[in-house]
Amino acid sequence: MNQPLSIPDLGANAVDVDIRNVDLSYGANHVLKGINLHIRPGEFFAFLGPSGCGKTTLLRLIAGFNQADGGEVLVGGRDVSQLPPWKRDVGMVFQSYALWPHMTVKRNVAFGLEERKVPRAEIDRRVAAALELVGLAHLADRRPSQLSGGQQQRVAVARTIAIEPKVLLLDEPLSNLDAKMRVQVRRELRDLQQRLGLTTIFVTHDQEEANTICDRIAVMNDGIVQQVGTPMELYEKPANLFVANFLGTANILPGRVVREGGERFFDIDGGVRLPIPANVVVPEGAKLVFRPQHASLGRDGAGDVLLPGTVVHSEFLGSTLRYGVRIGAAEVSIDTPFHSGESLRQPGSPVEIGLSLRSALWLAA
Ligand SMILES: Nc1ncnc2c1ncn2[C@@H]1O[C@H](COP(=O)(O)OP(=O)(O)OP(=O)(O)O)[C@@H](O)[C@H]1O
Repeated sequence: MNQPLSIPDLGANAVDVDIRNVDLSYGANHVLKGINLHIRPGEFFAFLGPSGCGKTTLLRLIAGFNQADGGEVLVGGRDVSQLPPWKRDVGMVFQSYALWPHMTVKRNVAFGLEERKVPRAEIDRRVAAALELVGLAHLADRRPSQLSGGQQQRVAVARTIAIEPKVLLLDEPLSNLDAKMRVQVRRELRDLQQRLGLTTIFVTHDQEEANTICDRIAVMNDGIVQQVGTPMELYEKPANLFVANFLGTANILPGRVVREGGERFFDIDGGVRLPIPANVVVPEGAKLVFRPQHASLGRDGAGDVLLPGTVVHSEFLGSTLRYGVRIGAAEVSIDTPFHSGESLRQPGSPVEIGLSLRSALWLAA
């Protein structure tokens, strides 16, 4: 009776997940196109991308609910590609939570263990430990309908943890919660994952969710991994226009490189010319990309080139002023700090944009 309430060794024996050349089609729909990913032991990893890009399909494939047409999935170095879900050492929390409405919280958490014919005393110990971990021990005798959405989500997590998986898979676990709960529950999930040290894969289409709780993110689009990195790496060094656009606000100036008198210029569509510094490499077909904070209005900022533009709209956001400015044929967003007494520049006003070319990126599709 006096055993400590803990799930033993989940993090101590954390394993990696290796996805090798995974391909999957539904009929003519090529959903996963040669996915290669390595998720490190104990990592909180996100699959992030727009609706329909294949994230859930990939997660279900790791869980064993989908079969790949080609490639392998290794969990802790063991090829599990041909194994059924219950032999893979992974646990999945479904978007819908899939709780049994007629069972108490305790019985919901115990259910998977009973199915696995775990001895009664061991079930009791693990259920108590899992509920303790998610902070629901005091609600063990309630039914799901008597819980808030966030509490139901925690029951779903407890039920999965109780089976002591080596990898935890979370399919959009916050999508059924309102905005305020989402922020609270995502912190709880991060905290729980840190305490357990359990390798965790999280599917989301919400960049803020991925950025705030995950160690690394694979950005996916159209069945292809576009880039893998920490949230900051992806924001600061996006590999292409898709990643730049998907993570944070990106200003994109289309144009073309021209050479004159031994110098290179970038002619922004709409007739604005910009010198390209000698040491800057501009890939074929690239566009000039910069974040709102990497440009300033007027000559005072850190910009090393000045571009002529026209204010299209302006907003007071408290600590910052946000301007929409037309440059050539493109419209960009510029944030400047608000100084007391300053007034907003009105639409139609001509402005000069100081752009830091050192912080700007040249990105192709
Ligand atoms: N069982 C299925 N049978 C046929 N097509 C499917 C099936 N499951 C998914 N698809 C298709 O595969 C593609 C990828 O779906 P998937 O659910 O993996 O996307 P997702 O990135 O998780 O999107 P969402 O965020 O909307 O869930 C979509 O075109 C979808 O219509």
